[in-house]
Amino acid sequence: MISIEHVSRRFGDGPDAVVALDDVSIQVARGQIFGVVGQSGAGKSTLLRTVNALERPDSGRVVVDGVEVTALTGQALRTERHRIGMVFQHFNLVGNRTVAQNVELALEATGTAKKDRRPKALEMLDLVGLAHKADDKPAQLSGGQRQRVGIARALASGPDVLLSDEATSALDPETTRQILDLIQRLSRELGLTVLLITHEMDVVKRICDAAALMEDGRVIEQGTLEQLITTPHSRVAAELFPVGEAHGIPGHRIVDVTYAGLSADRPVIAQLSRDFGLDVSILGAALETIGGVQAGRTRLAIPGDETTSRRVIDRLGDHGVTAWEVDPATTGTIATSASASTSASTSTTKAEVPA
Ligand SMILES: Nc1ncnc2c1ncn2[C@@H]1O[C@H](COP(=O)(O)OP(=O)(O)OP(=O)(O)O)[C@@H](O)[C@H]1O
Repeated sequence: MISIEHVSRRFGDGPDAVVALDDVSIQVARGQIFGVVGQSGAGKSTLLRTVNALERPDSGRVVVDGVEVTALTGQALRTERHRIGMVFQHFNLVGNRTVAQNVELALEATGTAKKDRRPKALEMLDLVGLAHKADDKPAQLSGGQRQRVGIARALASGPDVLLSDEATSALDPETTRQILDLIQRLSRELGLTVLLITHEMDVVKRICDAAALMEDGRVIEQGTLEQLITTPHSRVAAELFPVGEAHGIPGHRIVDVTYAGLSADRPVIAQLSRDFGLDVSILGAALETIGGVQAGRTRLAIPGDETTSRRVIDRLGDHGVTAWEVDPATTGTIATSASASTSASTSTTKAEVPA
């Protein structure tokens, strides 16, 4: 597992100093795929680079599978880095070497005997479906194929952890999906712990088990996707499930409802209308299968006053569904973008967060 503990990193001094990381703590469980999202400059790359000690924090520590990476230097650090593979946005392949030779370079760095390098490289290329391209040069490959080579190279030293720095940002949507599916398959098959940074929520939606949102060097929110989805005003959840703006409707209260897992299958809104004799309107809805679990958000207009909406929220809570009131007068909208600068709206009445 990866344990990032109270890590801070500042660049420069005085008034021009940039606090890239401000007391960041993140735990990534073994075998988990954890996504870090945030605007450009939020600190994502700096954070990723502290995990393989390409960047040294000013304070705090990083522990990978029981080894304090931040305390290592010299040969001990080089050896530890073999347990931490890294995949890059622009692949970083050596152009005048063949595909197999690119993977062999990583094996050379780990001290693998020369005679064993090519068979091992072919094995790695087979893992990513590219053994037939072993003797091509990178320039002869598509972007997706190059990234597969990048992944084969990252896995050549048999790491327990894979760091992914915007691995799919340079790829088209279909190739992105294929590469994400490959990373997920390898994570499951090899028991790899994956820490990835991305600015695309689709990446989080497709493969992440858990995620953190960073802003100005700080972690604003984090948790498993199911926890985030059922957290009132989670900006990650709002981005995953955009349900539009919270326009005020005279005589109505606006209530957001989230579902995850079993609760998604229950007809709770129809039940609500029957129980209270209310004409509940659906203003927006978004439903997805995330990590194999059905999850979604619905924005409702409930006729009545605050007492009615509270009773509705309490009843939803009885059904194991998390709901809260949105106050359109205060903010007008829920922040629907991870890059939005205002936080999600106000007046909350939390019903229940399912276990
Ligand atoms: N070596 C450096 N020297 C000075 N400032 C730096 C350095 N590395 C990063 N920074 C600054 O630290 C902040 C965080 O940068 P970082 O690259 O970690 O953000 P990011 O979230 O990865 O952004 P992007 O998505 O654009 O890569 C930025 O303000 C950046 O300018």
